[in-house]
Amino acid sequence: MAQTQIQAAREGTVTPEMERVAERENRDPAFVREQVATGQAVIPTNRHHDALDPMVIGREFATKVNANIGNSETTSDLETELEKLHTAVHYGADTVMDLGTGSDLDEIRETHIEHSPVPLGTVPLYEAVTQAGSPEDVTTDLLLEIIEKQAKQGVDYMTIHAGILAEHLPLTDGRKTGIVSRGGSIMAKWMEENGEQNPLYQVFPEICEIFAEHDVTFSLGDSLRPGCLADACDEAQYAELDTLGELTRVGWDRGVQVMVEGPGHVPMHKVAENVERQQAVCDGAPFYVLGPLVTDIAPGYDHITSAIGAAMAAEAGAAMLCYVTPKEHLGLPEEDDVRDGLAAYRIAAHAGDVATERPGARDWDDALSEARYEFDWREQFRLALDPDRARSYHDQTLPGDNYKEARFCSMCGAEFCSMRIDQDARDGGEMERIEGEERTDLESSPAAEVNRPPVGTHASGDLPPVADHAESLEEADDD
Ligand SMILES: C[C@H]1O[C@@H](n2cnc3c(N)ncnc32)[C@H](O)[C@@H]1O
Ligand SMILES: Cc1ncc(COP(=O)(O)O)c(N)n1
Ligand code: SF4
Ligand SMILES: [Zn+2]
Repeated sequence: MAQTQIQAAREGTVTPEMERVAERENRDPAFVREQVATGQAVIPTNRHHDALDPMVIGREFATKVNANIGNSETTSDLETELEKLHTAVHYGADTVMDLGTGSDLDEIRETHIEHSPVPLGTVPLYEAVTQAGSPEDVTTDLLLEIIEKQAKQGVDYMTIHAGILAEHLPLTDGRKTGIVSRGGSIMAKWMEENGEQNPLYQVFPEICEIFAEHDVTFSLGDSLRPGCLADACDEAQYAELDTLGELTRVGWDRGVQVMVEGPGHVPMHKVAENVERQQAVCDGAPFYVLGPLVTDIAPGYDHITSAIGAAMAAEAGAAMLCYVTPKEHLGLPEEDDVRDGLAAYRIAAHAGDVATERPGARDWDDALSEARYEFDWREQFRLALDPDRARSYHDQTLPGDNYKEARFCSMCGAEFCSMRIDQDARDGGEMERIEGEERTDLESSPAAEVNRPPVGTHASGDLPPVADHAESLEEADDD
């Protein structure tokens, strides 16, 4: 049987996938191999996902961003879902999860895998419930059957809610918002109704076998993540985390790659504690967090409340950030929400990489700042995270071509532009005498070399632009 990435890595083999991610991250392939071998990083790469451009998730690599898409019972359509996949890849999602629970799940999933250059994640439990009709009627056989079917379809990683145990349920009694994880609420209901232990926990070794065969990566679901600030870091959450640590080691023992999902809703002063605890309990397995939202008061703006927590989590060592869109808690996200969520999360991931002083991360900031100080508007737009937005906001007030040479914008106007005043003062010739030294020559600084079109580019390293991916998606769409 072919080896999983972690099995190959342990034997000392550098796989083509490891070579590729080393190139994308500008790292030594031997380092990638070592990180995968010890479970500190994962390369989600199902053997059947031919369109995949491999990527790596781990705290030693650039922080990654996941976008959730998928239909629901109330809103469902193949074309809409494909558009969301397209938008997600275009705006820089490093992985995409299809969390659909509506109709045509197989067709949508197969089409996504056929077209997607980024890893696709799913929660097979959702499909099991749509087939069984209700949580308590899901059987162990059905779960394994669906997990295997999705593995054969080419799903790269799956959320498995195996960490919530019967003995954890009483710990949620005093909570303000109970169990907010969809998968968690389903497993809890199943255990209450059937009076048995979590079936996913019981057949975890069988799931490992399927995963090892197709090289599916575990994303261990956090069924008891806090759904509000009041419930953050409670006994229930941390009891489940201990089980996730145990399952991490079972997965590793069976040759399967593992990452661990995290909260949720957590106030700022407890974000680092969450990351550090997961890293300790799960022996450094990559942490994949949903935000967290740092306050509960802003429905409609939860891409912001959560991007704040996500940036802090990234700084503290989280490996991948699962975006939250402005529609969180309110409705199913649409294409525009996917774009807004991704913008917020690419900012969070990049801010995290700057804060951890990842080599090269700040070059982008420096290049944009230099273009700004030089009043090179076109370059400033080109380097912007979202070039279309930067240009259109600027051109709202000063649309003409001549304003692309202007040494001011409409914020302060020509007379009060501080950067213009500052430069004119320096150019006045008195500065050198006052300071006794020459000012920095902008042209010669290394950041001026940065050449990275932001949107349509992965968040890390020297990558093929995602614009290429988006084009290949388009071509595939036209088939
Ligand atoms: C775990 C997280 O996944 C998100 N989520 C759940 N279902 C969908 C969907 N169909 N589309 C997009 N996001 C979804 C919610 O934001 C939830 O909080
Ligand atoms: C980061 C992340 N993404 C997706 C899920 C699955 O959702 P749910 O637990 O609500 O079923 C999760 N638990 N964590
Ligand atoms: S997002 Fe909406 S449907 Fe989902 S748990 Fe919250 S209220 Fe229920
Ligand atoms: Zn929430």
